[in-house]
Amino acid sequence: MDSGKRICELKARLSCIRNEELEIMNELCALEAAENTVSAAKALAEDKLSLEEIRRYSRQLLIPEIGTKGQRQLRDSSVLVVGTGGLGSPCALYLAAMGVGTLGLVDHDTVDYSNLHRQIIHTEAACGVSKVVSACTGLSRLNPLCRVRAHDVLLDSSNAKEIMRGYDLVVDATDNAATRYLINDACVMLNLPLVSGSAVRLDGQLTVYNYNGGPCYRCLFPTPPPVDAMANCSETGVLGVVPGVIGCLQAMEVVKVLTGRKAAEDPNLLIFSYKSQPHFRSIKLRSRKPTCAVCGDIPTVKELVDYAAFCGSGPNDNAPDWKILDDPSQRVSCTEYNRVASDSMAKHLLLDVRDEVQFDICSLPNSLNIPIDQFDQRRDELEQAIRELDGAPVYTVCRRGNLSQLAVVYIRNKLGYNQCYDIAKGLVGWQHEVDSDFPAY
Ligand SMILES: Nc1ncnc2c1ncn2[C@@H]1O[C@H](COP(=O)(O)OP(=O)(O)OP(=O)(O)O)[C@@H](O)[C@H]1O
Ligand SMILES: [Zn+2]
Repeated sequence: MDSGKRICELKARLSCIRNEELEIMNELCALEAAENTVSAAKALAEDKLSLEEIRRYSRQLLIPEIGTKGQRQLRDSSVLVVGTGGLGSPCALYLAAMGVGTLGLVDHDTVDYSNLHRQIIHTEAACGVSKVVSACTGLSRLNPLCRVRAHDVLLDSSNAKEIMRGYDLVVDATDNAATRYLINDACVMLNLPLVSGSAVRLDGQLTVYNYNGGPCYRCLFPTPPPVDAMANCSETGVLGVVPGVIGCLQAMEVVKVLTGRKAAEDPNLLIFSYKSQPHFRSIKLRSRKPTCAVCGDIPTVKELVDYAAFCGSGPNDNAPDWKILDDPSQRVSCTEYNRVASDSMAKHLLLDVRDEVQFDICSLPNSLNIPIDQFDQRRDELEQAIRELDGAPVYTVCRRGNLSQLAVVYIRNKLGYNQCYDIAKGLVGWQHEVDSDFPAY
């Protein structure tokens, strides 16, 4: 048999085995969720390390800071990791590998192809599968001694305390303000230390909140950031290893708290940047703020609230659709623009207003790229392109149909050219409505 054919055969067999593994894990997670009490798992803890544990953790046992005492502390502990994405993947993997006895995982999402460059607990075979199911599969392969509890839900005010109660510590590995405040407040109410991380583009941060007299998240950030100031990976991008660095450090802080070493340290905020030299700097934090709304002397937030309302956006509102152009006649759908583009007689200008990095990834044929933030600087070029149209229309396009609306406002109001229309839903819409082979990013 030729080797090409054999490779295809082996790949097909492997894919069947992987699918079966995911199916088994799915059923197991669902059954275990029914008896999901952390205390039941904890009752299994024993005084001594087993032979298997000594063999597995021997290199760690040799470290005086851990030793058999620290290893038992890890084994007898339960940690909840909220979010099994860029931060949660390395964090959960290391916690399981190092011997944390019980790990709870919360996520409501499924694995996407664009997650794989950084969410290293998931594999290509798991695309489309629940993230917690996929993560449980990864963890149980790595260390079957670790008991994994799957919470395949969106963490919100109605379920957070119930899910978090009973764990010794919570890791925030999520990506949105509403969930950060929710987790923080629930940790304060349940008196749980919180190891919090964040990572976007080339930068990351790490803090341990609500621990040993230190501040909570609200002590530092009493009011949420403006909605458009919250960067997330799908909009701004992230270098794969950056959440890897922060997620690993989160796992390290968890070990310190669980083995009692963290108690000797002052609270601080660690800031990481790919570009700066050295890469890390640390800022000392104040202790708990007596006027804090949740952990202060006279708390005003005594129950979990509506965090989407508090922050102005919820966990699923990462890319809101802006409504800048009220007049529908100033917008065309992707299907309508496709008709224009397919008509060779229809003279027009297609103006792509995304930044150059995005334009480089993919673009529609015959488009002129002038990023919206260069409009003032390249105004002559823009006006020249419009003059050459002899009154024919300009269509503006961007990734989702948000910036392209601002471009229409600019061209109509500042350049006084009214034959200008925005392509609603942008290139994402183009991929859905017109060309499913157009690259999505
Ligand atoms: N309230 C929540 N409940 C459960 N899971 C949450 C909640 N908020 C965020 N998450 C999860 O936290 C994880 C954060 O991962 P990450 O920041 O790497 O982004 P992502 O959402 O997976 O990817 P991208 O931003 O590229 O679409 C996601 O898997 C997300 O589903
Ligand atoms: Zn506080």
